Amino acid sequence: MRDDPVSVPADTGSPAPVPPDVVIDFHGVGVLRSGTPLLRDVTWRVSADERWVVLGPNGAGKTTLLNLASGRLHPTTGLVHALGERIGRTDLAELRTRIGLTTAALAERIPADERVRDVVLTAAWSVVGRWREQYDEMDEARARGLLAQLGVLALADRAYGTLSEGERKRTQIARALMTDPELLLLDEPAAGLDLGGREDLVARLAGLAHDPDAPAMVLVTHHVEEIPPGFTHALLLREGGIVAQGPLAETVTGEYLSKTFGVPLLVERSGDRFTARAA
Ligand SMILES: Nc1ncnc2c1ncn2[C@@H]1O[C@H](COP(=O)(O)OP(=O)(O)OP(=O)(O)O)[C@@H](O)[C@H]1O
Repeated sequence: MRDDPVSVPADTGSPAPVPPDVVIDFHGVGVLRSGTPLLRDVTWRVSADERWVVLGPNGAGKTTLLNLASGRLHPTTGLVHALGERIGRTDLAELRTRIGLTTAALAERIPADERVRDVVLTAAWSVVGRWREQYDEMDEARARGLLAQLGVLALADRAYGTLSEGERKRTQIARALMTDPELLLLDEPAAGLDLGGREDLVARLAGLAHDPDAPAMVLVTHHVEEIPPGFTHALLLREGGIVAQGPLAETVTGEYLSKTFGVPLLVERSGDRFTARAA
């Protein structure tokens, strides 16, 4: 089963020149649905060596942002480029193999009886649910390597539906990495995990973030505690607009987080981890 893009006319303005090391480029991007702006005037750039966290309350537009960056949604206004391709003007099937994505919506489409190794392997064909596709030994070896990297190789022959939430999340990330993407987009990867599961996942994402061969990454979350060490930048969204963006140390602050979440918050940094609580 392939994903179908939500088709909305894109802006017809001429494309802005995007430097070659930029993997995501949003210029004045807006998304309008039923007269409501889901995103407003978002201008944002991600370079290949950066790891971004996108923070914001429920409904801020974070998933909409990832859907644009992955080509699953077209902007109502403005320009979106991903990996140098203009969204709305490019072959999405080709682009999708270059972008790894995990979202709750994609995860729901994984059949419960699918073997864990096949959940990862089938990403090579951008499908969920193994049927008659042929995979070579290199694909099999890559899938095993990724399952090992995410700590779930021992579960390779289990049915996906029998995994714990944490094991599923790690399997989904292994699947997103299967095509050796140039960009990895993770929508709330730690949602629903217990403390141990969250810390395990944060440590694995920190490992990826520190790996110079790993793709550029954008991770969406509600919680500063889930920012993995090695992440470099943050984008803070509220009601579809940008509150702040830039290097982590300058953006993940009490002042900006309070504006973003609409409550007074104290943010503390301990080493390379953050915590937040009501002020
Ligand atoms: N097709 C649509 N039509 C109308 N409104 C929509 C549509 N899709 C999303 N929305 C609304 O747009 C807003 C932004 O949604 P989005 O999923 O991007 O937010 P989010 O920041 O990811 O939220 P959450 O943290 O709850 O997942 C929400 O208020 C949502 O209800």
